[in-house]
Amino acid sequence: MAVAGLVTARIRVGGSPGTDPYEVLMGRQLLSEVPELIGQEARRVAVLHPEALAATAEALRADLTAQGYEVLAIRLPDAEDAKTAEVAADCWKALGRARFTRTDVIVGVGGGATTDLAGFVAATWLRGVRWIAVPTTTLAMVDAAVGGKTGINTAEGKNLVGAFHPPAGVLCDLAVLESLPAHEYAGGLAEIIKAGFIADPVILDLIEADPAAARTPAGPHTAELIERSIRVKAGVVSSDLKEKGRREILNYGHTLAHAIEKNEHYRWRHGAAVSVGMVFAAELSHLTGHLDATTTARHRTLLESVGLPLTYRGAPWPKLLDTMRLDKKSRGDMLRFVILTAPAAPTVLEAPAPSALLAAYEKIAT
Ligand SMILES: NC(=O)c1ccc[n+]([C@@H]2O[C@H](COP(=O)([O-])OP(=O)(O)OC[C@H]3O[C@@H](n4cnc5c(N)ncnc54)[C@H](O)[C@@H]3O)[C@@H](O)[C@H]2O)c1
Ligand SMILES: O=C(O)C(=O)C[C@@H](O)[C@H](O)[C@H](O)COP(=O)(O)O
Ligand SMILES: [Zn+2]
Repeated sequence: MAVAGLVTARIRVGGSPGTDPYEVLMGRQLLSEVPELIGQEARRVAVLHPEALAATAEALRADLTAQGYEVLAIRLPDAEDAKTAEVAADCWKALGRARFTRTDVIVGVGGGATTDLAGFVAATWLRGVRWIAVPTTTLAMVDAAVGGKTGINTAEGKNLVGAFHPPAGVLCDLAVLESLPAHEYAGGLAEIIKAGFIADPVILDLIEADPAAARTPAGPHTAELIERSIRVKAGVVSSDLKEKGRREILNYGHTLAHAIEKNEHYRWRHGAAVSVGMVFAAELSHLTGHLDATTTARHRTLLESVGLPLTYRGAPWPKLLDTMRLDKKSRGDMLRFVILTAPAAPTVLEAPAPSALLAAYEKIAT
């Protein structure tokens, strides 16, 4: 049996008609919670993980095997390389060969790329099986593993194929963050700062109080920053799982971010691209008369203080614009952007003038 865990917070997600509620658990040594989430009916468990989490996956495999489950460990390519149709097809083949049925369970152990892929495989195998997310990056804990957006990339763009398929539970073991490279930790701060700007400005105050401490998992506010961000995400997706409206606010900064990631062939990390994307979105908010100069400048100060980038000078503007047209918020030929009118007051800007978009781009490209 795995060592008993210490749960420090439980955040409920969902529960609106047609969706099963689940919990995000924060704490330490939380692998011991996996068997309860798997439930009594399962006979087989597939643990999907990248090489970096091989030891954690092996510990889970050994524990579940000792408890009588037939465990299939599937090693995934690292990071964004996991989010492809080919990798999903390899997983489907492995599940088929293992005779994986509708009562069996998938566990995704890794960063957001792993949980997006694991959730997608769970959503599509037999039209949907139970899955559990064990996020191991800050970014996956505060954002990717919560909310049921699962998916893969295609040659045409980021997350273009996917499904809304919420997990049965999310286990955020803060101890695993200690092995995370510093730049990956900072990437998660981009989504934390996003949660601060769109819904919970206390997050911004906490980071501003001590940006150096915010950059490490040992910082005094780490648990609070993570919990507040999860609560923002949980609140939004509980009211709008399928992104009919309010959920779009979670896409703040993402329209340009996804275009950067795609045009850089995913060599730019998601969090870094979201950082530049938020500066762009803030500038667009300001240039269109929605946001004051102080809050716009606050984006740069905050993001820079935790080591995140503010500029992008790679792909030319027409190429970025063309990629953005395939963003999921687009409607026909109309581009739509999440912008800010004040901290915690996001809105959607439809069909902005091309000159405003270009002017916002020039602010991040110079
Ligand atoms: N579904 C959603 O709602 C949602 C939300 C936000 C982001 N995302 C997606 O999440 C992905 C980004 O996630 P990410 O930033 O976690 O990146 P990632 O999954 O690529 O992981 C980053 C790197 O850290 C390594 N790693 C993970 N955990 C580690 C640990 N504890 N110790 C050492 N190394 C570790 C990984 O192997 C990888 O090399 C993107 O694909 C993005 O689109 C999805
Ligand atoms: O959960 C959401 O909704 C988000 O938009 C959260 C984002 O941080 C995340 O990167 C998401 O994967 C983007 O979704 P997409 O629909 O734009 O692909
Ligand atoms: Zn994101």
